[in-house]
Amino acid sequence: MNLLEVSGVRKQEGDQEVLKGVSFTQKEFQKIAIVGESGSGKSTLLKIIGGLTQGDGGEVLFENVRVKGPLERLLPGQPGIAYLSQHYELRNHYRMEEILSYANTLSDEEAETLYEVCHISHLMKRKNDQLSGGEKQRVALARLLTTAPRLLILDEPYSNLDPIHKNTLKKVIHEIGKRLDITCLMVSHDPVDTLSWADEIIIMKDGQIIQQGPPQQVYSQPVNEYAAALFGAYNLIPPAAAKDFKSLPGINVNGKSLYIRPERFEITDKTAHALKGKITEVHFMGSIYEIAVQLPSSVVTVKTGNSHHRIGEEIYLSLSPDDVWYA
Ligand SMILES: Nc1ncnc2c1ncn2[C@@H]1O[C@H](COP(=O)(O)OP(=O)(O)OP(=O)(O)O)[C@@H](O)[C@H]1O
Repeated sequence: MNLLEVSGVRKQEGDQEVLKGVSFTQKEFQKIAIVGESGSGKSTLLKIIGGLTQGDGGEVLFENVRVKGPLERLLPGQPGIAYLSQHYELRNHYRMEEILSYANTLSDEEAETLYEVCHISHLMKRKNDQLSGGEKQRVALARLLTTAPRLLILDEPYSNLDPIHKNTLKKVIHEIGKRLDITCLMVSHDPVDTLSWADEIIIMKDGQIIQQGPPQQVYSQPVNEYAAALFGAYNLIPPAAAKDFKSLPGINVNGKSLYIRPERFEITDKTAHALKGKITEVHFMGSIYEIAVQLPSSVVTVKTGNSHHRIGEEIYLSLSPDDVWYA
């Protein structure tokens, strides 16, 4: 069953068309992430879905009922949809247990589970000014969830969090879907964060969806360079240099550029089908090393876990045809 049906949603801000007819559907419990460069319209889309911004065209159906915009309701917001904004606020001078009891519709047992999932059980007696930013955000999230929504919209939940709070929140968001039967729709401007979480990723550019698919697909078969760049480093081999790759079985060198993720290269023994190159740079990146390899007409970046490579060393690279995309 589709929980959400977004059809042809448009939005105009002044003379800018912020959303140019966006359509997608979300099934119950399907985890969807929306990614794209700043200003591509992600937040505006989420707000229209949540009934917090009035669209100028198209329609959003939530559980088969049309979502009304703020001009059509006394209190903005669609019942059953919770929206965690980047700019959440908690009331000052109240203990967290008071803030959380305010809109609570859950049983004591359900509330306990929710606080445990959100990692806030130990914060109940504290006041706003006794919490870190990450803790405040988890309380704000739990407060939204006490209203027992069926759809949770998360707008850039990881921005402004240090790595430790970010990891805690990632676990929380993972658990929300698993233990609380809530469907999640997330926007993130660090798309890499969404790869391990989402069932489906929607890529937006200039108010339009340019690609939609499972994480593996959007990562390894991006529709263009913009989509490729969102998910991290890639090698772009221009047509003139693509002849370096002719010896590799299954690689088509037909006047197009080749794109290859750095971790897709395999460092191998010398064979007839391997590319010979020379290492010109070695960089330690923490969990991996990034090395630059000079081929006859191009330089490629290769990621490897091997710490023994040295500048000047000759190496051989192999590649599967599935690891190359063309544009
Ligand atoms: N209330 C508004 N008035 C005028 N322009 C707006 C308004 N809200 C959004 N915009 C414009 O609409 C475009 C899309 O904004 P939106 O916040 O939806 O993008 P985004 O993809 O979420 O960006 P970011 O990742 O930076 O949050 C931007 O160019 C923005 O300046």
